[in-house]
Amino acid sequence: MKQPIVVVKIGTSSLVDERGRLDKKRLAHHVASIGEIKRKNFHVVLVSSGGIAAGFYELGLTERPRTLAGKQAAAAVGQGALIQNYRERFAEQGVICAQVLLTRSDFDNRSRYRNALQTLEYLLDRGVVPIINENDSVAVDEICWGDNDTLAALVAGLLQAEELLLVTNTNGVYTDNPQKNPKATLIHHLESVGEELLASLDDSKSTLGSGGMRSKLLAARIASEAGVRVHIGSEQLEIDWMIQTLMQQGSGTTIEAAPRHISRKEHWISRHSAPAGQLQVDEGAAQALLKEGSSLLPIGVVAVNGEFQEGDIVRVVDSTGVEIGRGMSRYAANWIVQVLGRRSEDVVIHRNDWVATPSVATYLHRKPQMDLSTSVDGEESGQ
Ligand SMILES: Nc1ncnc2c1ncn2[C@@H]1O[C@H](COP(=O)(O)OP(=O)(O)O)[C@@H](O)[C@H]1O
Ligand SMILES: N[C@@H](CCC(=O)OP(=O)(O)O)C(=O)O
Repeated sequence: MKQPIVVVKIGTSSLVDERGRLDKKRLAHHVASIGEIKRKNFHVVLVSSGGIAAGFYELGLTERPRTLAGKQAAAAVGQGALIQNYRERFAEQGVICAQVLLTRSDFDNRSRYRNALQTLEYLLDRGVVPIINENDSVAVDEICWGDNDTLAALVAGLLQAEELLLVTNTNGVYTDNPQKNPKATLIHHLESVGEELLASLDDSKSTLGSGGMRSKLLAARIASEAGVRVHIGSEQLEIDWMIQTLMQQGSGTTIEAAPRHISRKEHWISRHSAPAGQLQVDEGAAQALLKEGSSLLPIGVVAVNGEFQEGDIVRVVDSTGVEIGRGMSRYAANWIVQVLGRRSEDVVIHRNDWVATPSVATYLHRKPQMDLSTSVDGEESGQ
């Protein structure tokens, strides 16, 4: 039987001390828990934040940088230190770990995303724990996810993981930010992440975190819809929350997995790839795609936007401009422009390369979190 996969995402707030610097003791505790999970026969993929936190102090800064250049420089220094710590601690558990740095563009292109996936699967097959982080020292706004919650959810969906553990500094999702509202109560269980709950939460986060709880719930929705069960909670030095949760005894918030009904390819089409262009279709074509399971032919296409190429993912909108799905175009935009509205057997989007929208990734519309300001980061005094 295939070994179940657990994706563990550890946020900055669970890896740092009170000054925002990497806390090696906490990191060691997380690694010991992951070692225990592996001994229980799970494959583990770790998505770890903390690159910036591990680097800024060595750069001579007294606090976490706020500028893009400062963050990228801190990540360049810190990522190495972070992995060095992980390697030493994992070695004590008899586990090999591997660094995998990704940018969003690695997922936009089908062959690149397949390569990344194959590498991860190869590592897992050999018992290695891949440690993924966003490649912060090169990622800029349009190629960046901005937070590791989303990245972890996407990876969990692609690997068809069983469980996603989002480790943070709060023991779950509350009805309101518990740091601001003492009357907020813990939500133990959710069948799914509904719009109402998302709308009721604000974007507040811990001092060092990038996403906050709303981002975790958006990520949880991506994973849950892809058939992954999600748990959000807090791992303390005295509590093995990850182990307890996998043994169904953990506190925190659990979001159930939807039945796994979409393939990896559909998951990639609908969630991962930023569309390279848009096709507007008439009512007949919209009905054929949505109700009859047909492919899209040139006769149903009304307008083409963007300069996409063969194999790129495009949004498909109806005559009112509302998105009805996404698909992989078999032709480049400049060819479709010449044949649109004409009767032809050529298939523009094959039905096997098509995913209808109900909730096409909210995250794609979210703005990245990197601060583009040019102000100067705090320097260590006397330097
Ligand atoms: N409804 C809520 N329930 C729990 N935490 C919340 C809520 N709304 C906002 N938060 C904030 O989200 C923070 C955790 O997210 P974040 O700072 O991004 O952590 P991490 O670094 O672990 O990703 C909490 O410290 C809390 O301040
Ligand atoms: N990639 C960044 C962390 C980004 C991020 O998502 O942070 P967090 O919200 O603390 O999980 C880093 O390594 O510092």
